[in-house]
Amino acid sequence: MNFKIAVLPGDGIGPEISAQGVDVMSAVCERFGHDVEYSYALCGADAIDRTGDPFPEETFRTCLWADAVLFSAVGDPRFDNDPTAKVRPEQGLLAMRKKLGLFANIRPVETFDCLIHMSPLRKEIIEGADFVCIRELTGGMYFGEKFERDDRAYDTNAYTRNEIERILRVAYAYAGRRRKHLTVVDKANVLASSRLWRKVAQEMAPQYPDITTDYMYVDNAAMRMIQDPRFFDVIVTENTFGDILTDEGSVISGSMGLLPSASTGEKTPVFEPIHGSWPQAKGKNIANPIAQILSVAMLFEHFCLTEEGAAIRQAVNAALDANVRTPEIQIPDGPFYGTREVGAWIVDYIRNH
Ligand SMILES: NC(=O)c1ccc[n+]([C@@H]2O[C@H](COP(=O)([O-])OP(=O)(O)OC[C@H]3O[C@@H](n4cnc5c(N)ncnc54)[C@H](O)[C@@H]3O)[C@@H](O)[C@H]2O)c1
Ligand SMILES: CC(C)[C@H](C(=O)O)[C@@H](O)C(=O)O
Ligand SMILES: [Mg+2]
Repeated sequence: MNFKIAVLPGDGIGPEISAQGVDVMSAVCERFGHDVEYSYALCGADAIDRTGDPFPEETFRTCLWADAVLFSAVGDPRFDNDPTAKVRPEQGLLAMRKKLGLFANIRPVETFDCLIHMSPLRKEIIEGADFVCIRELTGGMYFGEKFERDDRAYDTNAYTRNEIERILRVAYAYAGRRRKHLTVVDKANVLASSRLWRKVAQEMAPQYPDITTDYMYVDNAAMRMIQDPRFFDVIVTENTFGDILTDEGSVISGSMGLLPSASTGEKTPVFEPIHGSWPQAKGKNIANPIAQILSVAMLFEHFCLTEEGAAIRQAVNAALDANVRTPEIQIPDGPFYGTREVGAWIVDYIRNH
């Protein structure tokens, strides 16, 4: 294949992990005989500083030109600590998702055998946990009507039947390819929008007789996820709940720096870690690049290039097994491997296996 990739490094640790993702992409393309062309574009605080816009028109055009976007992270303490700021880096990420129609965010949560003992959760609870959260990404509170004035503010959690149906179809397709168990997570005991989710899901469930559909309130799901994560196969949920539950899910895997995602829908798909720009780690060469690197694996798999994806996954597993890990998952008194060293080791492995 001849890949055209838009690279959006963003802010904080973004550029450091982005570089590792690009190197892995190039190594896989070289090994499997694909051509790849990159075009870099601005997003987030970096884009605000240079253009005043967190998602400039030129960045949008670059995304449309590309077959896939490799996105890293946006966000900056200057804005985090200023609730009055009118333009914010995160608006760039949201504009990208909305303008590209990326309504389905696929967030797999898996364990790595060699990291199981490092989780604050007991081994017998998390061993074998393997689920995927299908997060609706272009609706709900993130995009509903907002109001902010003086001492009153609100966000509207609006969903339409169409928005719910299309994300449920994605979720059922995943459940069909996996262990055939779909959990619809909502707050239907309180929220009108959740009641629409549950109604639509109940209407659709009979169309998928081989799949078990169950319904769970989000508060219960938050508990169940760390009490009994193996219960879950596919979770489908609205934008806000999916955001929160997947950060929680990262504790099962062992680090925020391990969870990739794919955002898909109408236009160019985006492959992005679930974590943020971790500003405190910027420039320190300590951010784990694996979430970004596994996002590249998801990119190849999106194009049905499963061997390419598997080569990346094998290299990541080998690095973790060999203790080639960034500090947050390194064993006590283990060697130091930074963002660059972990990335380079994985690239070498891909080249030589
Ligand atoms: N997709 C995105 O671009 C995205 C996602 C979440 C947060 N943000 C933004 O990022 C900024 C910081 O937010 P935050 O501190 O709440 O979340 P964060 O995900 O940036 O960091 C939270 C914690 O997760 C861990 N972590 C994150 N990335 C890691 C990595 N690669 N390797 C190892 N550990 C890692 C660190 O312990 C860190 O303290 C904010 O501006 C926020 O808006 C952006
Ligand atoms: C930065 C923010 C807008 C974003 C979200 O909430 O979607 C992030 O937390 C994520 O999970 O990708
Ligand atoms: Mg998040």
